[in-house]
Amino acid sequence: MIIKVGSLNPAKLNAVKDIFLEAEVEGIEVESKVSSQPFSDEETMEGAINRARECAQSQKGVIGIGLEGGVMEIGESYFLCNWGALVDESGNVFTAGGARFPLPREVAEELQMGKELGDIMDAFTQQKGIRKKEGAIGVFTNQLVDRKMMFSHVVSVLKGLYEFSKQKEEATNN
Ligand SMILES: O=P(O)(O)OP(=O)(O)OP(=O)(O)OC[C@H]1O[C@@H](n2cnc3c(O)ncnc32)[C@H](O)[C@@H]1O
Ligand SMILES: [Mg+2]
Repeated sequence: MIIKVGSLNPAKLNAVKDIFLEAEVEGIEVESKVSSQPFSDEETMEGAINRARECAQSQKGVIGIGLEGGVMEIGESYFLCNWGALVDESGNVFTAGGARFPLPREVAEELQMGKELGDIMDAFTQQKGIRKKEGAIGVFTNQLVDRKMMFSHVVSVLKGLYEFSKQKEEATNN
């Protein structure tokens, strides 16, 4: 099984490798075709699907996976949201969402000013490339849940949805 992941971010690639142990996993650069900082569940999910589609179409017989981070509003708060999509060899699309949590007010204010969360987190932690390491979720959960773990959960759900559909298809064919 060959899986193309629509990102070169190690937090995303390693999440897929951890769940699809038996697969050959490769990251490729693709377009999310949404803004670099998505601002709703819909936009974030669309970014994940666009990435997965482009990956699946890049080579015959491969599975495409797209993972996208964004923010969405509930009441007065911005929540970090995460979406994943898997497009199988036949073009079927599976989607799954990940953990959400409210971002602190000072982070939300910077988002409103038009800054990207990745840049805000680097300034906040005085480190470079937080998005490729523990991510905002790692920082604000005191490192209990990092970005790779969070995306691994999304990828597990995608894998399960894909396997369930395969099984149903086989049962119908027999
Ligand atoms: O290279 P790609 O695959 O695009 O990886 P990315 O880190 O940019 O991730 P996304 O495009 O999916 O995320 C959209 C934006 O939200 C930021 N972001 C999302 N989740 C984050 C997290 O947990 N920590 C830091 N930044 C995050 C990210 O830096 C982008 O500015
Ligand atoms: Mg990005």
